[in-house]
Amino acid sequence: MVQAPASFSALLSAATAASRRLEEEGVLSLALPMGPLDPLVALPHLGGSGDFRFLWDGAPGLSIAAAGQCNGLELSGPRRFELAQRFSSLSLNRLAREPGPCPALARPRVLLAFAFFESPLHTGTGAAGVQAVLPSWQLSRQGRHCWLRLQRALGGGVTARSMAEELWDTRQRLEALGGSGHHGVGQTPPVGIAHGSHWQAGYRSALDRALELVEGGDLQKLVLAVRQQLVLDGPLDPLSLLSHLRRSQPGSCRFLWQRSEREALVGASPERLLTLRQGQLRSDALAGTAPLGEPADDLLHSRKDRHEHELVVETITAVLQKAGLDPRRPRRPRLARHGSLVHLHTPITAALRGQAPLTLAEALHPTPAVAGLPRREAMAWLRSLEPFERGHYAAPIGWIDTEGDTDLRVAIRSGTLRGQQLELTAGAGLVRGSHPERELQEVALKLGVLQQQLNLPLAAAFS
Ligand SMILES: C=C(O[C@@H]1C=C(C(=O)O)C=C[C@H]1O)C(=O)O
Repeated sequence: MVQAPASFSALLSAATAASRRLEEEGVLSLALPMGPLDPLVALPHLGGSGDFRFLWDGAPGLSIAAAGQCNGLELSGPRRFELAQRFSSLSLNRLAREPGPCPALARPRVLLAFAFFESPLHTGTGAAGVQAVLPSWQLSRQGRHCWLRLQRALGGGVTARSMAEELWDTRQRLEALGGSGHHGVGQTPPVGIAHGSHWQAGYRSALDRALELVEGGDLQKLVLAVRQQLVLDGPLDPLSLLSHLRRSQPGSCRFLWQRSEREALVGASPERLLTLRQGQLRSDALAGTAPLGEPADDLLHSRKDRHEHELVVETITAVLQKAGLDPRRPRRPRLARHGSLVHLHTPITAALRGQAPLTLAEALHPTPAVAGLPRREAMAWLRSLEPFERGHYAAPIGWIDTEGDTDLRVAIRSGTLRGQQLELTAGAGLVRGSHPERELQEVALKLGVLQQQLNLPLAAAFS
């Protein structure tokens, strides 16, 4: 049982003791347990408006709300994984924390959002190669357990006492919220689509070229994506989108990454790039798609889908072996349902041998489920055939904690909201034998599912 400060004076003496160990410019990190509160409900009450906001909603598993930036890193280039690892390790190791053990749930975390490519095509546009944030506030919950954590650099009026007071008062305010039955994330009236871009013609010509490449043997696989721009007829609150996603995508991990009020990345990822927990790694091979309702056996027995899937399993396995691990996998894929789509799924597991989390993430990203094979050639073709920046689409998003436990999901089934503009991206894997009509249908289906899961009316002309 973890001993948590039961009174304000106990919290204050723990804070003062921890702050004495700090060198100049050090960050103090204080945590308190609290009554169970849904992080989605707590999020708007954690930071000031315009602040960084993050939500990780794996409920009924772990969920996290975070707000404010205590420390951050944003950069592009070939060393992004290595530098993000260094930033995470330094930020987390240097924290002065309350004495005593800390349950895994309450550990401080660095939050991470990568872009698909290491750098945007044109400097100054698009998402940076990586954004990493040590948040000021972190509320984490699993089942009935819930912890609130505050992190600030001491100095300039911030003292151990002021932080202890801020944490104590905020916990009280949040607990009152939980007990009031007022849940803040309202059921806002659904908005409509005022205008949607037509992506079909552009996709068709890129698709024909991509099929030539896989048929001609230049590539084994290419995951070509399309982007649809929607203009909505009213404002859309990312938090109400998230509460809808929780109901429509229960088996996924819902996420929000919001650097400013102007832009929010929202989605529900069905795919783990890498989860590290207590020395065990898990990665998901997820490829091969059918709409819910088709006979399940069709997908399991489709040679094209099984081949497409096996390429992903083999690549992930080979990457992990090269990293010195001994990966295990079930012999056959199973079916995984995500909303109204069904995928072939193979979980791959391994015991860790001291590898740094982001070194493994770098080796795995992007898998052939979202890029292609061979990787380098496929990435170059994506740059030339897709007429848009992928940004965060299909890139790793998640967190790393003080013990190296890590969860990174692949940011597919996602959209970027800028005011009343919503940008949706979806892709489908092409291999030898793929039919253009079927692939067109598959991306249309995925875009339609995205609209549906975001609670937008399905407009036939746009889907
Ligand atoms: C690329 C996407 O999904 C990926 C591609 C799949 C496929 O080609 O069958 C299935 C699941 C995902 O790994 C997407 O949803 O945009």
